[in-house]
Amino acid sequence: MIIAVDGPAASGKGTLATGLARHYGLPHLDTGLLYRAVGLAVATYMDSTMFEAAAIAAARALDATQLGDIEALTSAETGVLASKVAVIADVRKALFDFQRQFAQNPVGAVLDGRDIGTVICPDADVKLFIRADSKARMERRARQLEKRGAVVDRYALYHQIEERDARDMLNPHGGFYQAQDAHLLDTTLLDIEAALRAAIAIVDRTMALKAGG
Ligand SMILES: Nc1ncnc2c1ncn2[C@@H]1O[C@H](COP(=O)(O)OP(=O)(O)O)[C@@H](O)[C@H]1O
Ligand SMILES: Nc1ccn([C@@H]2O[C@H](COP(=O)(O)OP(=O)(O)O)[C@@H](O)[C@H]2O)c(=O)n1
Repeated sequence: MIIAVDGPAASGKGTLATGLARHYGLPHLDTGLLYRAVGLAVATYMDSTMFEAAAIAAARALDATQLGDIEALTSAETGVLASKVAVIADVRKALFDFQRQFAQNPVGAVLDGRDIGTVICPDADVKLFIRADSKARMERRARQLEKRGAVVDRYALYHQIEERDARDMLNPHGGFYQAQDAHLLDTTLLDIEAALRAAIAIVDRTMALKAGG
């Protein structure tokens, strides 16, 4: 079974994908980490004319060992860099095979990101599109960063998330939209447990319908 989980920044898709993977005993790939690793690798080229070429080279050379430094990868600054490399078509192309290969695991997989249900796994068995109110998402991300000791300017974080969402939604190579057969799950008023219960109910119902049950 392949489960695709897409949604905007800090909507809770990673948390849900992790919970679904545990519940169904499936491997999980947070595809945002791939873009973040490429962004981090070219951070020093940020204002250079070589940014695009460096990002394409970094995406082509990416390997799993670069996905270990979770603290650096998941910082807000790396998120911005990730969304800047994510608009480069050849970066997306270079990361496509890694994600497809992961999805082809014989036991199935859970992948979360922006374009899983639309581009990476258009034939996924179950597609979830997660949404949550912008302020709720900002507050969740702020608390997540504060737990790690970061000092967070909520006003700046709110605008950074809005800007990143806009860049992702307008990305002509991005595929970031709700697939026609995706189930919308709004987690604004749900805590983590309730959101996971709702996601499991959607997966079970969809699989039962597919099996003719
Ligand atoms: N339904 C929820 N209610 C409250 N907090 C949540 C919920 N879902 C996720 N979180 C928290 O919000 C933060 C961002 O969640 P995460 O899964 O990393 O989002 P995403 O992968 O969409 O960026 C994490 O600290 C997570 O524990
Ligand atoms: N499948 C994906 C995953 C991430 N991305 C890009 O990578 C950035 C970081 O993704 P992420 O999922 O780690 O970000 P959060 O939603 O966790 O904040 C996004 O803002 C997108 O620009 C993408 O384009 N396609």
